[in-house]
Amino acid sequence: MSFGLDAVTVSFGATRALRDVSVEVAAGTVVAVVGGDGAGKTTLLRTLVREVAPDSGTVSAPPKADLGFLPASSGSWAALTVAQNVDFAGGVYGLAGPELDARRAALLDAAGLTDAADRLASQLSGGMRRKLGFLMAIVHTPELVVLDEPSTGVDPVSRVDLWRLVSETAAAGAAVIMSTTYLDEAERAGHLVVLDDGHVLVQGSYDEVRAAFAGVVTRADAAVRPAWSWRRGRDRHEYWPDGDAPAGRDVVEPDLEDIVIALSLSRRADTVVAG
Ligand SMILES: Nc1ncnc2c1ncn2[C@@H]1O[C@H](COP(=O)(O)OP(=O)(O)OP(=O)(O)O)[C@@H](O)[C@H]1O
Repeated sequence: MSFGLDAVTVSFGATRALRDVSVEVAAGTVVAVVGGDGAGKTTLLRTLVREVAPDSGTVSAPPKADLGFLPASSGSWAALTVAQNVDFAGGVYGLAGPELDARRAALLDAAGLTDAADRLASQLSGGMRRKLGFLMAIVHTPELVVLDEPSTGVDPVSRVDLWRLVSETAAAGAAVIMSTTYLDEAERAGHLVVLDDGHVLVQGSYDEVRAAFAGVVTRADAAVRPAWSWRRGRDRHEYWPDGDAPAGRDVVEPDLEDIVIALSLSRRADTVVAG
């Protein structure tokens, strides 16, 4: 079973948020959507869960009962306890009695939230709250799980927990798509979608994305062409789309962060040239 978008374009007034975007989310896999602010990540996910209607193109998603969505906002109710939040979400999907008890216990255990079951959601750390929101999105074992930045603002230890929960959900058979601003996290997904200004710049496995990357990235204290450079730690990295870096420059093996920035710079330069 697979879900996704085919040639989808979405506009908000004069703003084109998605342009001819096609993405497939297969059962048992995790698709990571990455891109800068305003790239269209949230719009892609909201279109998939049918909160946003496309101008054109086709959306393929299961009915609501088989869909789990964690929105960018918290996804839980501050005035309810952890257990009450899970029960409320389960109740919406018709879970009750011993079935709900067993599901709640298993989910809280997997997320390390058993000891926090009776705490109000308002008293949880940001990371715990995102984990709770995630549990509420998957309580009914949906076929398609859609997560909008599940780990943003979450500390590194909780991020590892969240990533494990996401992987386990896919391993159990769900099709999972998530947006993230953490590129090290995205590198681990089976399939990556890199968005910029509503366009898919590149997609595929991390190996495929690396193999498709043309040009050279160099490292130095200062850039030759500042508009084609970005800071990485103490260095500046610089992109040479045609591979014509000056002799003697230190060439680096680009990681996903380098690739995303380089492709975005390249697309913007093309847009300027094309007027
Ligand atoms: N409801 C809306 N009304 C008007 N414009 C919108 C709406 N939602 C998104 N946009 C615009 O569409 C574009 C894509 O936004 P979107 O939120 O999908 O990007 P994003 O990649 O999720 O960014 P961020 O990480 O900053 O949330 C932006 O230009 C944004 O301003």
